[in-house]
Amino acid sequence: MNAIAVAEETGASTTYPLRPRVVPDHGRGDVDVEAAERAAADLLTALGLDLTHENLVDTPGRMARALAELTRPEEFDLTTFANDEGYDELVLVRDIPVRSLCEHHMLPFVGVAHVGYLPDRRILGLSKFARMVELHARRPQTQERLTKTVADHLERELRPAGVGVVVEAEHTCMTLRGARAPGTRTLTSTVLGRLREDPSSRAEFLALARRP
Ligand SMILES: Nc1nc2c(ncn2[C@@H]2O[C@H](COP(=O)(O)OP(=O)(O)OP(=O)(O)O)[C@@H](O)[C@H]2O)c(=O)[nH]1
Ligand SMILES: [Zn+2]
Repeated sequence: MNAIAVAEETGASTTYPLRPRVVPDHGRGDVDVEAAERAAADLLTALGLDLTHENLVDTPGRMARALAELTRPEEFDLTTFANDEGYDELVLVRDIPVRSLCEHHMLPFVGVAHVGYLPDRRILGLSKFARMVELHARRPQTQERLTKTVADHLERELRPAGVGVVVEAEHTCMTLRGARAPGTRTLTSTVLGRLREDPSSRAEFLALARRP
């Protein structure tokens, strides 16, 4: 049942848990931290590190737990309220922190997301935009998929008149290594509904979301 259906049954405001498993993705299973620790030890040894050194003894365990933390999304409650006043202008939450791992190198990409929507019958608790970004960021990702899945998920749960997501991030796989292009930032956007179809709404959203 989505937020709209729950609200219609239970009254003006509703809260229900959004579990990571509602997020479509590829190849997720349970995390086996002990197996990850053994694999991290093998990897670090293959890279020439001496894991008997006292400073490195616990490194495989730390590495496994850190990667598990970065790839295991947390459940949260999605709270929506009746849009009693019929508020129909843009709501935009800017500068939501983004921290994720690129699925190609398993190196971090970090930046900000700007998430906006045009309400219809329901409005969303403001903190839930940041939680929604975090839900989709805590997994090996591409920036494009992160941007689109946040927008699609909001559209599905909230049924707004329009939704838009802009993500701006630095990919350490191309700034610290490889192309070594420090200072490059990648911008992606997804706009749906009226924010996509109505040129002035779209322009307003993109102007506000892309303002440095
Ligand atoms: N489209 C997209 N590409 C990404 C993202 N994160 C990393 N990449 C790219 O994935 C590509 C992987 O390319 P490969 O040629 O297989 O990997 P590589 O040999 O390590 O390439 P270099 O990074 O160019 O050294 C690179 O161009 C990365 O910059 C992302 O979020 N979106
Ligand atoms: Zn990468």
